[in-house]
Amino acid sequence: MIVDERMLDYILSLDRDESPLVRTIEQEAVRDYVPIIRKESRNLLKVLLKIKKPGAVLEVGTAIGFSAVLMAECLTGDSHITTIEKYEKRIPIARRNFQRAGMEEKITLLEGDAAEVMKGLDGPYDFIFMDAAKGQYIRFLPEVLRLLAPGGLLVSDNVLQDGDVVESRYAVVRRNRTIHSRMREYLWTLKHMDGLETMVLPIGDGMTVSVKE
Ligand SMILES: C[S@@+](CC[C@H](N)C(=O)[O-])C[C@H]1O[C@@H](n2cnc3c(N)ncnc32)[C@H](O)[C@@H]1O
Ligand SMILES: [Mg+2]
Repeated sequence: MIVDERMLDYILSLDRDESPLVRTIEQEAVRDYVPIIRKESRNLLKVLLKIKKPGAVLEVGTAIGFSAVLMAECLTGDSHITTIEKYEKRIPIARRNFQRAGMEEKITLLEGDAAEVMKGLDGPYDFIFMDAAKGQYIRFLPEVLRLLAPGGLLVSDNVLQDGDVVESRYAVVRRNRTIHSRMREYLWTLKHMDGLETMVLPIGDGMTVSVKE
């Protein structure tokens, strides 16, 4: 059975409220047109984090730190999040949000292009959340897989998002209505890679969960 919009509204209405700070950051992201993880995808992320209980988390694509704070709230003990962002305007806002959350110790923000930054990391990470520029996931994959611990989870967001940009004027972006061509390549690669088991989930605009054997 296909989940239609009314059913999705009902499912989301069952959710408990998120923390006041998470709600505030969400409102600020919406106000400033900052893309953040969709509500229905957040649930999966939270459940996976609570099952996996990762010691080390890596996020590719911080934006203003919404998902990093959300994830940090799911972690216990000494676990730590490293998150990477290259957009200079968003970095100070993310840092401020980590301060507001009292999580400057728990979350480390690394600045720069993720492909370059990851080359300087050793890992291993038990949990990697991929949520940067959709056309670049395939470029990030070799480093991401190097950094992922055996038994580690790779969660990738927005993998079924509408396709390539065919027209872009100011804030109006028109995309063709098939899955992004680089994302098709990414999905195919995940599905056919030895030592990786991947499930594609039609949640939000698509998520994958991969486990490294
Ligand atoms: C969808 S937003 C991240 C949302 C965030 N994870 C959340 O849910 O709150 C994607 C972010 O990735 C950043 N980004 C895109 N390409 C990047 C790259 N090559 N290296 C680092 N950051 C990148 C963008 O600047 C943007 O802020
Ligand atoms: Mg996303």
